[in-house]
Amino acid sequence: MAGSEAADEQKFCLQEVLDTYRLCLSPEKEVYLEHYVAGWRGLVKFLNSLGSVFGFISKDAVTKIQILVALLNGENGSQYSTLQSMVKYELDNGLVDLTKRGPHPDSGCRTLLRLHRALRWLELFLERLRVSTEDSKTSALCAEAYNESLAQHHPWVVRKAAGMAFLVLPGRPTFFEVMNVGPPEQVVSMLGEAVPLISEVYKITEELYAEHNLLDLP
Ligand SMILES: CCCCCCCCCCCCC/C=C/[C@@H](O)[C@H](COP(=O)(O)O)NC(=O)CCCCCCCCCCCCCCC
Repeated sequence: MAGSEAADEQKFCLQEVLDTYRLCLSPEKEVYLEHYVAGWRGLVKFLNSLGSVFGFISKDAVTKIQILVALLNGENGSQYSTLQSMVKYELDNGLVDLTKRGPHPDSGCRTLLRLHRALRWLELFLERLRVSTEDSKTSALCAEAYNESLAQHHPWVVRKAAGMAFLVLPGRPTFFEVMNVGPPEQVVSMLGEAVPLISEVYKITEELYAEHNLLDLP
């Protein structure tokens, strides 16, 4: 019994991720860190269910999630309730390495920036999946989305490794099945709900970071 419950807990479900993005924004359009992180947790589950080839990607995501969770649960956790409060708190207290790596290699701001860049990849990829046809290749959709976004922030070796991992992505039917939503039409319709939400969270974060000159944090 416990075993199957644990397995359920591991199982990815697109609905669950959609729900976390719904919860992400406050009425004043602030981004709640708790839900932002929960969204990534759900996505990592998906990645893990695709196999160990993606381990190096999910490992990096998990490390970053853990850094943020530790800040959220730490003694100054209340300062981390939203991205807006995190940015203010870390900048006001000199807790961010702004131009080169220094005493704060794991600031919330730089850690979240890495995930934020990956969120743009996700937005582009899910939108491509949404409008894809039965014979579309997920590996090609994924690579296009990556080249337009994250790749620009990655050195050659990482791009190479990512490109190789994309090649073994399952085809569209399996991919849709792993999402645990139901028939393809339902997946497409849920993607239609998810993409605008992700896109809004991305946009708000991008503007916040731009306003504070944080888009190139080392
Ligand atoms: C479904 C296919 C999944 C493909 C994932 C595409 C993203 C490829 C990213 C490759 C990252 C390689 C790992 C290393 C990254 C770091 O060097 C690099 C820089 O960090 P640093 O400044 O601390 O050194 N890190 C990053 O850019 C952060 C990467 C975070 C990637 C998270 C990816 C989660 C993917 C979730 C897939 C969900 C699919 C959803 C379908 C419903």
